[in-house]
Amino acid sequence: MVEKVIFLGLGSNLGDRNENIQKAIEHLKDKIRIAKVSNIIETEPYGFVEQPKFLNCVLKGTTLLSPFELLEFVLEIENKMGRKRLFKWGPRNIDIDILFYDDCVIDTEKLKIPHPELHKRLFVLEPLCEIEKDFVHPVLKKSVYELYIELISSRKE
Ligand SMILES: Nc1ncnc2c1ncn2[C@@H]1O[C@H](COP(=O)(O)OP(=O)(O)OP(=O)(O)O)[C@@H](O)[C@H]1O
Ligand SMILES: Nc1nc2c(c(=O)[nH]1)N=C(CO)CN2
Repeated sequence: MVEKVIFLGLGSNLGDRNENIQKAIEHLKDKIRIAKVSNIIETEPYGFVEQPKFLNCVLKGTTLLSPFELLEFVLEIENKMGRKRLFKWGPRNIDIDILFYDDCVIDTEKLKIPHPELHKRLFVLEPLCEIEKDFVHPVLKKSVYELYIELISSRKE
C-alpha cells in the first residue's frame, strides 16, 4: 500500500481554542504522518456570523487510510474531544475537515472531497497557500494560490 497525501483543515471557536487544535493534531498523529502544519490564524466567523472568532490552520500529511476510513478517524477524534454538534456552521470546540485526499474526487452524502466549500473560504485558502500554494484542485483545475487570488479579487468588487 502507498501512502496518500492529504490536507486537513482544523478550526475551533469554543474553549481553549489553541489547546483544542494542538490536541487534535496529537490525535491525528496516530494514523497520519504529518508533513507540514500552517500557522494558526484568528478568523472572523464565516456563514453564521453571530459567534466567537475562530482559530484555523491547515495541515498536510500522508496516510494509509482510505478516504472513508479517514473520515471515520477524524469523526472519532471530534467525538473523543467531546464535540457537540449544535447546528450547521455553528460554534464548535473542534472541527476537522478533509480538504483534499490526493487528487481524489468523491461526491457522496457522507463524504465530499475536495471539501465543497474550500474555494469560498479564506480561512482555508490562506493557510493552504502558506504550506502548498501550487497544489491543484482536482475539480476546479486551479492551484490553491489561483483560488486564493480569485476569492480576494471577488471580495473587492
Ligand atoms: N470533506 C469532508 N470532511 C469532513 N466531513 C465531511 C466531508 N464531506 C462530508 N462530510 C460530512 O459532513 C458531516 C458534518 O460535518 P460538520 O458538522 O462538521 O459540518 P460543518 O462543519 O457545520 O460544515 P462544513 O462541512 O461546511 O464545514 C460529517 O459527519 C461528514 O459525514
Ligand atoms: N472563520 C471560520 N468560520 C467558520 C468555520 C471556521 O473553521 N472558521 N467553520 C465553520 C463550520 O464548518 C463555519 N464558519
